[in-house]
Amino acid sequence: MSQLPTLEEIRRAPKVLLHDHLDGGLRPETIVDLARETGYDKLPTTDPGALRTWFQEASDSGSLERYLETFDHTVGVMQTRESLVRVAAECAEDLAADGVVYAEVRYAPEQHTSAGLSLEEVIEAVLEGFRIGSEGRGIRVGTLLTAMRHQARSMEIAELAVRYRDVGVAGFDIAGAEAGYPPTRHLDAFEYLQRENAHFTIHAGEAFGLPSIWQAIQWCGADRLGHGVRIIDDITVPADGEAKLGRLAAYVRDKRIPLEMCPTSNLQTGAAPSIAEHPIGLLRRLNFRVTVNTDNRLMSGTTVSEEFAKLSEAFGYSWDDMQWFTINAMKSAFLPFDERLALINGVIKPGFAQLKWHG
Ligand SMILES: O=c1[nH]cnc2c1ncn2[C@@H]1O[C@H](CO)[C@@H](O)[C@H]1O
Ligand SMILES: [Zn+2]
Repeated sequence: MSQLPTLEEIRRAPKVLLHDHLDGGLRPETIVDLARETGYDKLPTTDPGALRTWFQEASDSGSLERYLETFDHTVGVMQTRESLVRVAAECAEDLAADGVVYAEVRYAPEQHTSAGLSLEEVIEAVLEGFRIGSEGRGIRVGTLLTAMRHQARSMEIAELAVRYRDVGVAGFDIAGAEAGYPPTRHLDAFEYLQRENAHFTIHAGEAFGLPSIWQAIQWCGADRLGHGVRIIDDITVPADGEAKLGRLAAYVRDKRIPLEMCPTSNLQTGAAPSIAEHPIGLLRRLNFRVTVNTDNRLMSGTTVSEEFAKLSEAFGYSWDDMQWFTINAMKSAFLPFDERLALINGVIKPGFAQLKWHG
């Protein structure tokens, strides 16, 4: 098939999503409902269509800090057990409808306790929502517990990630403003997770450069990098010659460290100038372990399928490229090896073969 896959076709392909925030993917209608039910009165508008536009425009500031301010409203309506169950169930439904077969969805439990829920109650509500929303939809959803990097609760959250690891929590993450909050601030939590043989990813190399990536990998021992786009600062491409990798970039590629790339989100926070100039093009050519993700579907007005469609348009990606990204993601999941293999051979490869040969 020489033609590029269309958005409709991409929707039917089996996809894997490793970087998606629960509080960045709510349906605008649900935000309005939950605000009414829980008495949250700070929404900029209660018209769902206008609210959808507001989130996208407010997130388009070119600054991560400003981008993160929009989460006040989603987190604001996610403070009760019922709202967390509903948001998680709808998240699973929406991802399944987009053709996602395996997802790891993250959120910060510490941000959902202001109406009195305990951290455990938050975690259990989200797990229940994912169980309800996934049932019978051909999708499997694990959660990642995030600690906020400007706060000081990472050890507590890491302990919960270990405690709930056999019942749906796949790993741990840190997120929030990057500049001024290096990953080593949370070194005790990462060392604890390593001693417990637990998995974690770190948002690094998005709003801050190589030192953040270096710390995440060499001090903290991250299994994966959230974004990691700034790794291109350690690669030089002469006009006529071969790309040259610095030591850190070479390490990331040699060790097959997965990069959870989120192209549209990077445009909004200023981490990349355009899709066509996004580092994903070069990193894919150089065979880094690149994966394609949404970050925040509401703020970016996107889906995994739409991210792939934009990349296909900008870089001419074919079904083979898409399958490569998808298998990269499945290989990088925080799921036991045999289960990853079963999904690759039993679901992903047959799904792409069907689309490639029969459309
Ligand atoms: O791209 C990002 N970079 C850093 N932090 C983020 C990003 N997207 C969302 N969050 C932060 O993660 C929290 C838990 O889900 C969100 O509330 C938001 O503050
Ligand atoms: Zn993120």
